[in-house]
Amino acid sequence: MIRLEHVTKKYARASRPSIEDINVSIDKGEFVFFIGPTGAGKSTIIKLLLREETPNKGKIWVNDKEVVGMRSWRVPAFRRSLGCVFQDFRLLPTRTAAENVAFALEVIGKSKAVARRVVPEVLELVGLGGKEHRYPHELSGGEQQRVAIARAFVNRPLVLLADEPTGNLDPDTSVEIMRLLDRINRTGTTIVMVTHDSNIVNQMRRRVIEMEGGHVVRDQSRGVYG
Ligand SMILES: Nc1ncnc2c1ncn2[C@@H]1O[C@H](COP(=O)(O)OP(=O)(O)OP(=O)(O)O)[C@@H](O)[C@H]1O
Repeated sequence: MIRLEHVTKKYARASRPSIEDINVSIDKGEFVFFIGPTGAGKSTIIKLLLREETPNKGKIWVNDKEVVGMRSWRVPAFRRSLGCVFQDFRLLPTRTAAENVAFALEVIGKSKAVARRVVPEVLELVGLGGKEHRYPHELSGGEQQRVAIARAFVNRPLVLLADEPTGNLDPDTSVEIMRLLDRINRTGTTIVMVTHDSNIVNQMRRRVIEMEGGHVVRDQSRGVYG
């Protein structure tokens, strides 16, 4: 499902590679945490998987597509086929919860009729039934992240990438968000999540890939934060 083969990335203005000779393979339906100290290269991996950055060396497959050599005109459609969730939610501030989710359907050409049917379903699924017409500033951080997850999941992506999705949330809200991601994972969606949250990693007991200085230093199934 996801594969990095001998991947090295050195940013143009950096003195050394942010990640070096990374080899990782993730199967369909896995839930994988990337952990490690700040600057270890975790977010760089997410950016490479999204093809926001390209590596200097190596090959990367996501959804069985090789993304390094992908033609640039194919990249927007490729990105839309993935679900993405970030620490800062990234909702459209002038659109309601329902409109934010509907937007993800609009950009892949789904009709308004489909949106009318699917958007309430997915907002209900994330526990936001009744708050469809609130704007992001009228929702708590946890609720905003639920909208972001609904938006990421509405197209039923095979892969969901999450870069510190609980980074701005309190511990209880973080647990709720993790329950939601766990449910999504159980539908068969592969989830790759970057986190600094040791409690979450220890509670979930899923695969843990630990990075340090651009290298994988541990890859453990049913791992703990360490
Ligand atoms: N655009 C860039 N240009 C130059 N260097 C960069 C760039 N983006 C990241 N880096 C460097 O690459 C290294 C890895 O960064 P990355 O953001 O992947 O780390 P991280 O493990 O996600 O850290 P954090 O936990 O703080 O988010 C760092 O040394 C960082 O300074």
